[in-house]
Order: sequence, then structure tokens, then C-alpha cells
Amino acid sequence: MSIQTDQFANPNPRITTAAPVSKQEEVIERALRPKQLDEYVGQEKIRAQLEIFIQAARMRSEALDHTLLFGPPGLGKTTLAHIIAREMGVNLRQTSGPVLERPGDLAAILTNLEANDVLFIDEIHRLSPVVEEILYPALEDYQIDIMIGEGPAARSVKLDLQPFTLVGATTRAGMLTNPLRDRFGIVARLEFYTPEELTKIVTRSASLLEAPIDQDGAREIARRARGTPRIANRLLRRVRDYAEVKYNGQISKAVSDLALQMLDVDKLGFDLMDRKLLEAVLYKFNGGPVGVDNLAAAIGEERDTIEDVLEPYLIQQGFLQRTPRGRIATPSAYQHFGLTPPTSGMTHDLWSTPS
Ligand SMILES: Nc1ncnc2c1ncn2[C@@H]1O[C@H](COP(=O)(O)OP(=O)(O)OP(=O)(O)O)[C@@H](O)[C@H]1O
Ligand SMILES: [Mg+2]
Repeated sequence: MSIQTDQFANPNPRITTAAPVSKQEEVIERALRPKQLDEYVGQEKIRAQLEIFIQAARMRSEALDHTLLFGPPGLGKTTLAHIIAREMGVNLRQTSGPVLERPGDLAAILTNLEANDVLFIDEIHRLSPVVEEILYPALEDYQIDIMIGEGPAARSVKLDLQPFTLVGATTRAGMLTNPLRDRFGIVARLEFYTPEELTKIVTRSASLLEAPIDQDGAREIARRARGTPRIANRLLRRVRDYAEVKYNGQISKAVSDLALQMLDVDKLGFDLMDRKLLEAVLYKFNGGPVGVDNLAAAIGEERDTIEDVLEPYLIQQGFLQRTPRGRIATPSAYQHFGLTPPTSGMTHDLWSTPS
């Protein structure tokens, strides 16, 4: 059986993409965003640690240590940065790696910070090297060196800064330079959420949106949200539309199920793109191993999207494995598509190799 690529028209916007799809969605997200640590669902370990570190910093009237948040899109990095500032009782200044083009851009922000403020830099792996240079002494000694004037008359001036906390967020911790990574005292890796945690998030969001939902309805959405709060909230809004038009607004398990089927989100929360990727590995590459570049070409996606967005969840769920020779489909992937996994000893003896 062979699969034609054009069978899978690229759904645009992809309902289960983990990135925000529009400005309007960002506005809604802000409304649903928890504001305090005790409203932030899941990520128990990170929450417990932050609670202590924040309280200790507050008791000493110091800035919190620089904090790095990393993990796939939509898991709550921006949300957590805002919560940190709020719990510390300080201002948050927000910017992002690609926006800071020149050293002066960063210097202007740094010199305007008040004592113990939070500077949130999103996509921190995309800082340019010259901007990063300015950041090192700022992080270490709350000082910056800036150049005044040009040519032979140029001289470097040291400026003192207020103590502050850098909160950096990234989907790819591996792309941070070592000196930058070493300057974070707190490093938090966000994990995919369990269906139970996402059920709580869906229930909370539904009550903020005043959408009537029962426990089973919430659980059905949660189970199919790729472990990601942003997707859970998005699916909830689409299911709400469906329920309002067809079922007087009441969201039950049956209504969630029908709406999600209509949206092409399958029982495991995989959408067309996830299925396209798995099907390519299974059918076009015989289960793998296949290199990520070949895979990207086969399904017409960017390599980055595969590595940052599609793969992490499929790997975490045990459908795909990363091996030194490339990606391979696991027996669960075969079963999901109603195929019989090859028996070990054949081409796929990689399964038995501990990773
Ligand atoms: N722990 C949580 N509890 C409740 N809701 C959450 C939680 N984490 C995230 N959310 C919800 O998910 C949405 C997306 O989260 P957020 O914008 O913080 O993700 P992100 O990790 O910054 O994503 P990106 O990598 O795209 O910047 C938020 O609007 C919020 O409503
Ligand atoms: Mg964010």
C-alpha cells in the first residue's frame, strides 16, 4: 500500500499546532492565562522549586536568580514568566531574541529596569552574538559596557544596573551557547501535561468562558490535546462552537467526540500532520530509520517544525524513536495504523537497543 502525499492537504491553520495561530488567539489566551502560581496547573516540581526560591528572594529583598524555561511551544513558559514577576511583586519587561537587533536595544531596556524587575526574553536562543556579549556582564555583575562615540574617539563606558532577574524562554535549550546557559541559576524544563492536568485546565477555561461542560466532556478534549494547554484551550473553543450551534451549548463526551472528529483530531490527539509524519515513516521509509531532512522533504515541512513541534509529542507518547541512524516507527505506530509490526531480528532490531 502506498500513500500519496497530496492526499494530505496542509490544514491551515492547523488545529493542533502548538503555536498561537492569530493575534485574536493571543488575546483570548491572555484572558485564560493563570496569574498566580497556585492557579498554574501541573509542572509540580517546577512549581515547588519556584515557590521556595521566590519566597527566599523576597525575604532577602533580592532579585530572583536568572531563570531559564525550556520546552515545546504552548506548555506555559510565557505564562510562568508573568507569574514569576507577579509573585515577586515586580514589573515584567518583555522582549524576544530576534527583536533585539543591536546592543543598544538591549542596553536601553536594561538601564530602565527597576530593582529586582523581571526581564523576560522569549526565544532567547535567537539572540545575536553581539547582543549576547552585552548580556554577560549584566547578568553577572549588573553592569554593562557600552561604546560611546565612533572611530578613534570611541570609548567604552561602564554603567551600573539595578539588580534584576532574566527569565529566558526557549523551545530549544540545545541551541543556547554554553556561556549563556551557565549564567542561569534556575533551569526549568517544562513537560507535557497529563490528561488529568489538562482536564483541570479545560474545566477552568470553560468556566472562564462560561461554557457548560461536564467532567467527561472535559476529559475527552484533554485526552486529545497533545499534552499541551494551548491546544486544549483551542480545542475547547472549537468544541464550544460546535456545541452551541448543534447542542444548546452543553459540552458532553459525545459532543466533544463529534466535534473533534469533525476537526480531524483522532483518538490520540494526532492531527493530519502527525499522521502524515508517521505514515511517511511507515510507508515511504519502511518504518525507518530515516534522517530528519529526508522526512522533512517527504512531508513538505520545515526541519525545525518537525523537531520542535511534531516529534517531541510523538516520541514522548512512544510512537517514534530517535536513534543515531534516524527516526524509526515503534510497534505502537504500526498498531495505530492497523499494521503488523515487523518481528524483531528483521530490519528493526533497533527497537531492542536501549536508548
Ligand atoms: N500550567 C498551566 N495551567 C493553566 N493554563 C496554562 C498552563 N500553561 C499554559 N496554560 C495556557 O496555555 C496557553 C499557552 O501558554 P504559554 O503562552 O505560556 O505557552 P508558551 O510555552 O509560552 O508557548 P510558546 O513557546 O509558543 O511561547 C496560555 O494562554 C494559558 O492559558
Ligand atoms: Mg510564549
